[in-house]
Amino acid sequence: MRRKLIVGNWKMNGSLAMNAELLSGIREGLAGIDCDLAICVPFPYLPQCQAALEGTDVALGAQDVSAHAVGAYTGQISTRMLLDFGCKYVIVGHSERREYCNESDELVANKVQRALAGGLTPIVCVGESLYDKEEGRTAEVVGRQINTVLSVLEEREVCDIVVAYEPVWAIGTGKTPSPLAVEEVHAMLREQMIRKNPDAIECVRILYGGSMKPGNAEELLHMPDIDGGLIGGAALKASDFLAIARQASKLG
Ligand SMILES: O=C(CO)COP(=O)(O)O
Repeated sequence: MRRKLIVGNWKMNGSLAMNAELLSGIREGLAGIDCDLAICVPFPYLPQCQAALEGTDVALGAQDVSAHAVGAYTGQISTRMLLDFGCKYVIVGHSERREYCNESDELVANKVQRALAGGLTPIVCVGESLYDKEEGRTAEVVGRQINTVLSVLEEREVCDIVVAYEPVWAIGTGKTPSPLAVEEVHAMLREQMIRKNPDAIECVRILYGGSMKPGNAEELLHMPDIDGGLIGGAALKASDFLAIARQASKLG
């Protein structure tokens, strides 16, 4: 059975003071939670979050990583630097980076390779735009995004990634696809990964992201191929983040 994983993506939010409150709220509410938990925070706050999460099972992650190992890449952050601050995860290919930073499928694939080589677990984001959805192209777009990543991975590496399906039109909008519609995409994604490595049936977790809240998490997390959530807005409130984690815990 795949263990559920709930990841908070703080995006470009927070301050030292706000984070301190959020982190202590998370720490205080962890009792009884029995799923994997992580938060992916802005780079400057990694040391603060690392210190605040010490002694808990909440893992730390970043929201992007360079495709390069080291050197003259002004403004970029390497896997080595993220490891220095205790990161386990890194989000790669979030739709906000694909859109605002022009990240291509190929660059995303290179970053996934670099993250794996550096010992981090990439959370690989895929998802269709509203236009793609309305044109009936969800499977094509999401299939292309995941296959570009799979094409650069060794068979064994498939088990070292986490995938997040985030329909762009559901992010921050309060709109979510039906659990069955999400399940259909997740099953398709798993099928693609199984083709590369049959173990993906068990070893790869596929998260859903896009307006996941305490009110809709349970019905989504109930689906057989929805292994957790990548949470934006609701991860900025400790009580909401923990409520989602508690629902995941009930489901294994
Ligand atoms: O983009 C997301 C997580 O990466 C989802 O954001 P929201 O939960 O705010 O819709």
